[in-house]
Amino acid sequence: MFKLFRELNHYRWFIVGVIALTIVQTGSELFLPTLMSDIVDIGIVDGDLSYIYKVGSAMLAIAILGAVGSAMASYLAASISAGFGHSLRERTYAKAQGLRVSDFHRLGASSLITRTTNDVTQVQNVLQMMLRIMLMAPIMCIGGVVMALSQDVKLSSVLLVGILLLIAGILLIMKAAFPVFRTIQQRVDRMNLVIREALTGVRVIRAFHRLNWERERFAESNESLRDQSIAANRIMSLNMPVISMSFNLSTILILWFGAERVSGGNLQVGELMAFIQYAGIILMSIVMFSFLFGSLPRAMVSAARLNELLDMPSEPCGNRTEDDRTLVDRLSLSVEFRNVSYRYPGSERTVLSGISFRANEGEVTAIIGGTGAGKSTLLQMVPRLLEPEEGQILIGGIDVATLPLLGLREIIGYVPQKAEIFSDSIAGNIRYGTPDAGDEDVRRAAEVAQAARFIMDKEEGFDSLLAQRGTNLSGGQKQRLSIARALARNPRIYLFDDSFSALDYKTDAKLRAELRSHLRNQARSSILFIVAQRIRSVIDADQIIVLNEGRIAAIGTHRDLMETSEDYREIVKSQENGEGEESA
Ligand SMILES: Nc1ncnc2c1ncn2[C@@H]1O[C@H](COP(=O)(O)OP(=O)(O)OP(=O)(O)O)[C@@H](O)[C@H]1O
Repeated sequence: MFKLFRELNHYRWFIVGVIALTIVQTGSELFLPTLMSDIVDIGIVDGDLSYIYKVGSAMLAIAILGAVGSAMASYLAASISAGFGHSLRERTYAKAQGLRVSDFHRLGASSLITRTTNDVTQVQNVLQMMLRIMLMAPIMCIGGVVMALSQDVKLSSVLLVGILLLIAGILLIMKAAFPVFRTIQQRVDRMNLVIREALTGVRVIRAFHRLNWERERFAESNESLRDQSIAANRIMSLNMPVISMSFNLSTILILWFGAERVSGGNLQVGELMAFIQYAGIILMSIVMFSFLFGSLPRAMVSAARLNELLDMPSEPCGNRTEDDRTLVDRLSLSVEFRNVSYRYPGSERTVLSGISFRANEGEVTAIIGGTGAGKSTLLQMVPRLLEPEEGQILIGGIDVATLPLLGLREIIGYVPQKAEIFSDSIAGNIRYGTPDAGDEDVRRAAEVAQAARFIMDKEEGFDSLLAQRGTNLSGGQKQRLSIARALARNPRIYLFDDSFSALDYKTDAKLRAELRSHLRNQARSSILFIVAQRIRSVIDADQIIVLNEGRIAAIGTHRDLMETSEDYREIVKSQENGEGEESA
């Protein structure tokens, strides 16, 4: 957690302010019992009323000063921790966004949300507590001990018993609570996951009558969170008994031995009263520590989770420089896979093995194969969304791992299998990868993607606002916008991951024809990768890669493959029989 607190350097002057105000507050609290002792032993015993008024007024002034110091210190501590929470959330969010795609999948979106929100709040709250207690409690404790010693050294030794008892109890409680708090954070992750799935999949859940099942799933995760919270509270509930036992034991011991010292003439009554107050201050400071320690285990678990995330490697996410783009842009255009293998982190199975092929400028490379054959995985390796475990991917003969990442992505137009739509206007969505694209570029991209018609049918055309995740669009419309987004970039490498699957046959054919003529008219030629299920979508490709369980089963043109590849012929046959084509 202290690693996270390095950020506090920015707030050093505020922290100095909290320290100064806390000293004022605790100083006043430590001074008051001595003044009270003087009122009893001098003012009351001697019947000196003017002394009582004088010291009483001083006590009132000091108490007001302490109260003002306390309020201002609390305000400053709250401001520091809010500012710290704000910048920690910003760092966590930026890291979550910049994670390598494989790490993103491994941690999961739900856990990343919990870390960015709940975990940051835990650390922020404990910081606020620490700023107040970490300083106030030791000053009160040490000041209390010094003042108690100044009243009566011998009597002070009896206090030690209570203090040791309290410290031992708190340490034992912390040790037991730590693993339970770790489990609580995991349960919060799980509950976020369940809620997320239940809310985003609402249509399927209702259509399949799974509402009750989802409710049960939520109830289960909610109950398990409740059970862990109860377990944690059970442990933490020992805190107060340990504190009050130590407090009461100390008071009894002080009165027991103090009474003897008063009757022996070694201590005055006022001094004994002040001593009891100092004992209260010392134990109170330890109570404050225990509150802090009560919150520490959970915050430490959160801090560990945040550090785990913040220490992960991230992709560069700043602005790409002109040099990056020029460097990659200048490369001669070819994409080559050399003996590439890949396995998802944490998975036993190799998804791609020994993939080697070359795609040249102006060519269309189609990838076809059964579900789970590794087509999407292969495609995601070109923009380095996934990095090969073995082998190399070369663009213009240069290993992509050595190219500037942002420059590399700048020349790629990637259309993922599942179209991503952002809550923005239609034009905003098409311009997403090219913010400076002009209206004409946006319109042209929409036309080639066969999206212009449905866009113009909308009342506000390109300015129509789209709902979150594009829920007010059909699957095919989302795909077409996603294709238009890639086209608007005028990239040199197109990656279409099953991007025509939701289009009817006529639109699919028209889109591919428009795409071909658009690419022919471009100033510079490009390379196209098309992952598809339909033979018709790939039939005129320059080379078709048939992928079977992560390996290349065959490679060639449609005509070659019809002669040489049994796997390919089988796919063609299944679609001729209507299995693939009709369902598509
Ligand atoms: N994030 C992931 N973690 C672990 N395994 C994964 C992950 N994503 C995909 N896989 C596995 O990798 C294999 C290849 O998946 P991929 O998505 O590349 O297949 P595909 O050929 O594109 O399939 P489809 O045609 O159904 O989209 C599958 O067995 C899949 O279960």
